Amino acid sequence: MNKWPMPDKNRRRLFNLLLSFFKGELKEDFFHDSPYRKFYRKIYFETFKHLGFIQYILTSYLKKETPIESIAALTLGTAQILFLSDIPEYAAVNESVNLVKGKQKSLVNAVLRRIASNKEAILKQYSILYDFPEYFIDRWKNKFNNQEDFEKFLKSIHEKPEYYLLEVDTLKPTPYFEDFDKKRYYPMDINSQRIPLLYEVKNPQKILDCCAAPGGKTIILSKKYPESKITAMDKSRERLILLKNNIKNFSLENVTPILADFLDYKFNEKFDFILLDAPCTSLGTIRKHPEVVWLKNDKDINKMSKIQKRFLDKALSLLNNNGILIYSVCSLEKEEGINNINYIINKYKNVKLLKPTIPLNSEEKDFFYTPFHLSKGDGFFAAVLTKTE
Ligand SMILES: C[S@@+](CC[C@H](N)C(=O)[O-])C[C@H]1O[C@@H](n2cnc3c(N)ncnc32)[C@H](O)[C@@H]1O
Repeated sequence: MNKWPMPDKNRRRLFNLLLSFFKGELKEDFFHDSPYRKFYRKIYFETFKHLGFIQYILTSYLKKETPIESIAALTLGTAQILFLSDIPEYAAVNESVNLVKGKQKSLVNAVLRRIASNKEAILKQYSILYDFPEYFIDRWKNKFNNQEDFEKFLKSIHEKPEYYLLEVDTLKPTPYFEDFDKKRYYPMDINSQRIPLLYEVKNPQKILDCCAAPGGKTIILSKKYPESKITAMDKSRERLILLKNNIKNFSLENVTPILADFLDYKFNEKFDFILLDAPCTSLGTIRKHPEVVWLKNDKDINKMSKIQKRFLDKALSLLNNNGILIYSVCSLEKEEGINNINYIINKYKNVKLLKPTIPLNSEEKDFFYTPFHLSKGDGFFAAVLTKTE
């Protein structure tokens, strides 16, 4: 681990991240690229994991009109004092004070000193239930028979995420290691790797990967079905560049990338196998991206669910009879998963749910489902559909 104090640039970056979060402008975790990654990711993780509890504590120390810069600095400081015991308290206080200007310095200093001296009493109030937004607690609490199991589920979200690589030639998952050979391995979540392989498709001639970029699943489709012609579409220009890099890097000769909006694009062919790895809320990735749970809400889930239905309708219209459609989302919310499948099955009498052909280690028998307490990887839902005449 890098030594404290953290270089000023990175401390400021964390502060800016929190600031954009409180302003409602944060879009994604941009902490992948720093040489100080290990250290500041640790602070970033503890801050977002415990954001609910930290806000609850801070509310009792603050007046209503506290400037947003102070809230951001106090949030970072409190996370370090309460949850990162290897950072000296004086450093957590001083460095947080340095993040703000003028009168705000004395406010941040006073509040953090009080929090540091009350640390023990504060931590006695801690409960995992504070760490998640209300909408998330409401969605999940009734899925468990008792409070203990529910809390176990929440704690499993806070477990250290495990990172994996895909060994491209063998299609085997390998635990992540530093300085891996980029021509041989591709970083990819362990559950994500299983999705294109959920169903053994017999000699598909034409495959469509509707939302393909950056291309993890395209790599798997290409290696698993080398004789097939694969169309890999994505509407994001930046992400399609990443897909093209992967096509080149792993010599995926049977893949044609297309920059287009899947919902608008006029296809003049049908497909034997379609992978619809649909855009989603990404709420299944909160172990690796703890900010996501704070950036989404019920409205976003319902909005995504509606869009996903449109993707499913269109994908089915492009599927040959007896073709296979795999639908997947990195979300465990029922609106994005099973409800969408039920919608499709009720709407089309000629569409059937098929059991995945790979062994499932899931709670559900008919589809792929990887809730946090049962899996080390991301939370995915995936189902296999077929269409008859
Ligand atoms: C879950 S990600 C796909 C991940 C990818 N399958 C992989 O394994 O690397 C969803 C993708 O859908 C793309 N997308 C969103 N709306 C789209 C649309 N209307 N048409 C095509 N692609 C879209 C996004 O740009 C994003 O790359």
